[in-house]
Amino acid sequence: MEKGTRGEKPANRNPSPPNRKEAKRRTKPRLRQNRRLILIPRHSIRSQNRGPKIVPSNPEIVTLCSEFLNGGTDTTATAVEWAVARMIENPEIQSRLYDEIRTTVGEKKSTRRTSKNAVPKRRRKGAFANGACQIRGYDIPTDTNVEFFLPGISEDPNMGRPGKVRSGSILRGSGGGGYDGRYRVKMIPFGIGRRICPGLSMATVHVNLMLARMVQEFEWSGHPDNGKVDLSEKLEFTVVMKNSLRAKITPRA
Ligand code: HEM
Repeated sequence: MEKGTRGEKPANRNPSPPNRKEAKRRTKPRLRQNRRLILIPRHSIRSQNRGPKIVPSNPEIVTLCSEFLNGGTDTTATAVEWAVARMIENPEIQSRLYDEIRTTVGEKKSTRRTSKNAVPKRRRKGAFANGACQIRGYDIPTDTNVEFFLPGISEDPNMGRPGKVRSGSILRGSGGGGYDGRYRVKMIPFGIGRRICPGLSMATVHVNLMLARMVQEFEWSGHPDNGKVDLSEKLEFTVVMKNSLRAKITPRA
């Protein structure tokens, strides 16, 4: 016992972590008097006294939910459509993918295996200038919304062979730069840095699984009416196919 503290309970500098039941109780959503829904994540239990907690208001939570729904649906659907179109255009990539699925998970079983051919497309990437600055000689005032035109990077002939689909070209290790800007900024469909798409992992899993299942069950080829795939583009929220994909789908024998 420390000098001068006789009889008093010493301050507990390192309290033992709360037991599981207590931790669960403390992470349950609580409706406080101001009717805001407070979610206290587990990791903040120990740091509860380290400064103010930022609690989103109900309208902010609604905005976040709608942003996730809007940001996650068209993008993923468009990526799958483009990927199938590119596979029809490049049957050897589809065959390679099917072989890979067959050798790893079999012909009809549901698959957790991912494919390498998903090339999500989104053309513009935004940033906010939180202080006046200059970019390549242009004055950017504070709070300006700056948009980068991504094809300037991804379709630059100096960066490789744009337009040519090579599944390895977006992966690290076969001369590619990855697609999250971690190794090289060559193609950044999910943006880069602090505002990178928070749905990246979910989107790649979804796109990969969808493509894998679609190719596992069916062979995809050009529609008999036009044979070839029309790769014309139209700029909407994402770059969509100008004429929706039409394909011939044959069940795998
Ligand atoms: C293939 C699918 C997807 C693509 C190509 C994509 C692409 C992008 C891009 C380029 C950005 C802008 C990043 C920046 O400004 O630097 C972004 C932002 C965002 N994405 Fe995605 N995304 C996809 C799927 C998803 C999914 C599945 C979700 C949610 C479940 C999602 C949620 C968001 C949100 C909330 C933002 C705004 C982030 C912020 O402003 O800080 N995205 N996405």
